[in-house]
Amino acid sequence: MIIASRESALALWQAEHVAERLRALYPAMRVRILGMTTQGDQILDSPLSKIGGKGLFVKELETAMAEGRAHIAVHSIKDVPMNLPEGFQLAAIGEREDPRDAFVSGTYASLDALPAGARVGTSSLRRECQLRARFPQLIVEPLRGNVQTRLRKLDEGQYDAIILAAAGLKRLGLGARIRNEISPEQSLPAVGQGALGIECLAGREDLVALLAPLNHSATADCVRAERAMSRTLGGSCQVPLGGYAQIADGVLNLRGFVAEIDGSRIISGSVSGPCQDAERLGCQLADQLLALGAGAILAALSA
Ligand SMILES: NCc1[nH]cc(CCC(=O)O)c1CC(=O)O
Repeated sequence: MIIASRESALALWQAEHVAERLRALYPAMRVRILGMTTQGDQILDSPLSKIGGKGLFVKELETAMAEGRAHIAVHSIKDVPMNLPEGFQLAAIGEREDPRDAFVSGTYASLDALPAGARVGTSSLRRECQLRARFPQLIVEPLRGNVQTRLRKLDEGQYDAIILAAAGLKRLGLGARIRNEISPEQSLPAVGQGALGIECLAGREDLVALLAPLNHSATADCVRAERAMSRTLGGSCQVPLGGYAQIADGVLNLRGFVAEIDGSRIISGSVSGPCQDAERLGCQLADQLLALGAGAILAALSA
């Protein structure tokens, strides 16, 4: 089994995690990781929202599968476009790590402790608009690169604080850098944040069966709902949008929002229903947000 992966420390951790699970499940299977650099890793001087977004992190991995150089690809599902290219499918969704955003700073204990004019690093439009809405006195500045690069830029003093996904830091053993996790009420996570996606060629039902033990059905239902919402809204990195589902007692609750980048307007809503209706719930919430005026925001962004 050859697993295609980006070469960032987090991507390799995630691929190795899947490799270890497969080795434990199938002792006779030889598993190896094929590390590759993607365009998303190379173009580091522009925000993702300007260079075409998520597809840039997965294309090379898909080419490796199409050419028979790898069987599966392990991704942060957050980085996987809502519509996979023809010929590919998601074979499994792994159990979600902490879905929250994390506040990281050497000097300050929390967002609330930041003085007016403090510089907060993030290149996520979703994080930016939620920050601007709550803390208009802060300065949001672009921050790109892999997790280690972002921490280094903070440590060098380019920012007073940065916001990162808690999941990435925890997986890399850097959880101690987190000053606090930001609640979903204050920063609704990105669609799929904290969950792994395993991709393979369409039609490889043999691989889907092999990977079935790695599929975490509650996470998969949540991620399906979140992605259906984003897909219906035409979601991409260009859109400040968040979506987060949770399941309690068999009932799936999905919250979502679309916003103006400056945080001046946030259109949010939620839906609940049975887990097996995950996709329908996602579409329903998207329709609800569109009815509240999300369409005008989305149209202005794509103009
Ligand atoms: N956009 C990059 C990216 N893709 C996945 C993660 C973190 C892990 C995850 O959300 O699963 C990150 C870093 C971040 O947002 O801080």
